[in-house]
Amino acid sequence: MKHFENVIIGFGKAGKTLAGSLAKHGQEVLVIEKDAQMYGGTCINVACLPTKNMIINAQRGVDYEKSLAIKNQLTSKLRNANYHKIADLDLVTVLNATASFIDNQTIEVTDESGREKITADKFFINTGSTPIIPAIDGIDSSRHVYTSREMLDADHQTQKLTILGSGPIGLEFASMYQQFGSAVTVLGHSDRILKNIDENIASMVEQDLISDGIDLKLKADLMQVKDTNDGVQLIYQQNGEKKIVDADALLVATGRRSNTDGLGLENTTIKIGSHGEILTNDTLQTNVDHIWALGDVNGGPKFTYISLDDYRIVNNQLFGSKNKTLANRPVYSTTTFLNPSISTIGMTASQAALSGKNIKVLTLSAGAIPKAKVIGDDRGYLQAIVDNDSDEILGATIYAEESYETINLIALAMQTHTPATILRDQIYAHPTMTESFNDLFADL
Ligand SMILES: Cc1cc2nc3c(=O)[nH]c(=O)nc-3n(C[C@H](O)[C@H](O)[C@H](O)COP(=O)(O)OP(=O)(O)OC[C@H]3O[C@@H](n4cnc5c(N)ncnc54)[C@H](O)[C@@H]3O)c2cc1C
Ligand SMILES: NC(=O)c1ccc[n+]([C@@H]2O[C@H](COP(=O)([O-])OP(=O)(O)OC[C@H]3O[C@@H](n4cnc5c(N)ncnc54)[C@H](O)[C@@H]3O)[C@@H](O)[C@H]2O)c1
Repeated sequence: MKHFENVIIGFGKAGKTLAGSLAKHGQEVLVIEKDAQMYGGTCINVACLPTKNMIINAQRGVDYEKSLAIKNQLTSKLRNANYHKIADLDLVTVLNATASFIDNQTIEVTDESGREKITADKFFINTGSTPIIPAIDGIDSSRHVYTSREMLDADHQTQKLTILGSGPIGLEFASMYQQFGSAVTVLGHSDRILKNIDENIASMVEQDLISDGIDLKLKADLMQVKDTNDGVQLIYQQNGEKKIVDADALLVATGRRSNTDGLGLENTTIKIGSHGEILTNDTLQTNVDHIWALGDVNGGPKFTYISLDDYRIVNNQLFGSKNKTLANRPVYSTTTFLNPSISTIGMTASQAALSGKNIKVLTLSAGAIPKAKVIGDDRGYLQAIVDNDSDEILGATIYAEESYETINLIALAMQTHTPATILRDQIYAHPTMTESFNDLFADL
């Protein structure tokens, strides 16, 4: 039986970064990845980078087929570079096989050539997440139902697309397909989109999606999926009424769950939470001392930068000062890449109002920002919540062009307890979206 100092299961963001660090510290590592098309993980192959590349090309007016080719070229290059960055290290072995625990100390790896048992001093689980497919009549047997991964690989543009779910995946695909010129319907079962922002801003985004031509149907419950000769018929209920929408395809974007499928956790004593996530302590160690869980699989926020921060926590425990934990994770923002993008961090105005703090809510229309006019899209709204006693920023939502960049400056100010008055008085390059902070914070 082969033995390694370290085994990493899954070539995701946390896993690949940790593999590099372990090797740098003179330790041997086996990285096991079950899918050779996934070297480098979900983000670079089938999620963040390919979706944003397709979204940008759709916005630039590049047609679907050309955008698909550009995307495939990009992911192929990234996958190759990611593979070699790790596999070429002297102390690292990359194995293309599926790993499954047979007890707390041993895994079995399976590939076309057979099965092999492997033991290790330490195991790091980085197996990501997988789409949740709701139990809806006909959804499993339909030939026209897709997940985001399959949709991103579709050879031809779906002309009439219905999307189930109005979270980030659903809305980003809706915006992308609408810009490619498809007819897009979104069925969402809640009464509003984007629960992590204030209702007034969510409703502005809804209005903009609708005015772009997206048919946004909220409070809609999909009851049945029926294949037709050339597509799919979707029977749903809205306001107590039974309705039908026809489409060429249905994209299911109703959330993701920790991916522990086939991992053999039932053969171990590793504890699992109520949503199937691997439970860990504040330093991402499971209840089995020599096994850690990093990234989406541990049930934390499902973002690439959080997987990277999970790596930082484990790395700091292994080789650093041991003071980095989930409890002292820096504040972080989230962006949904719509047109314009919407980014948010910290408290919403309604959360701040309930916090008992002495707050001020500052707002600015994106139409007042010269750079928005230069870009040619001045839709949107900026809102910041500031603590009146300290002038510190408690939260912000930026619905405007380039918000995915400007929000990072707010994050830095929040993390370093920099008062908003500094952002108000800063001299910014012109014309930039960031200079809007001169005006947003002017009333302090
Ligand atoms: C469509 C989409 C768009 C997204 N956009 C963004 C975005 O813009 N920004 C952002 O920050 N986040 C985004 N995310 C979320 C982000 O992609 C994930 O949070 C992140 O990729 C998770 O990384 P990870 O390190 O947990 O593991 P992953 O990168 O998911 O890696 C897990 C790997 O483990 C492998 N594996 C699984 N089981 C086994 C096994 N038993 N044996 C061997 N290998 C195994 C898998 O094949 C996979 O390669 C998006 C997600 C999706 C689906
Ligand atoms: N830009 C980004 O950073 C980005 C982009 C895409 C995905 N992601 C990550 O991937 C995760 C998964 O994304 P997601 O959009 O699939 O999940 P999500 O959980 O964020 O949203 C799913 C949406 O589907 C709705 N829903 C659930 N069941 C439904 C049903 N039966 N019918 C209709 N609607 C239903 C939910 O109410 C929710 O609004 C995100 O939470 C995020 O962490 C990030």
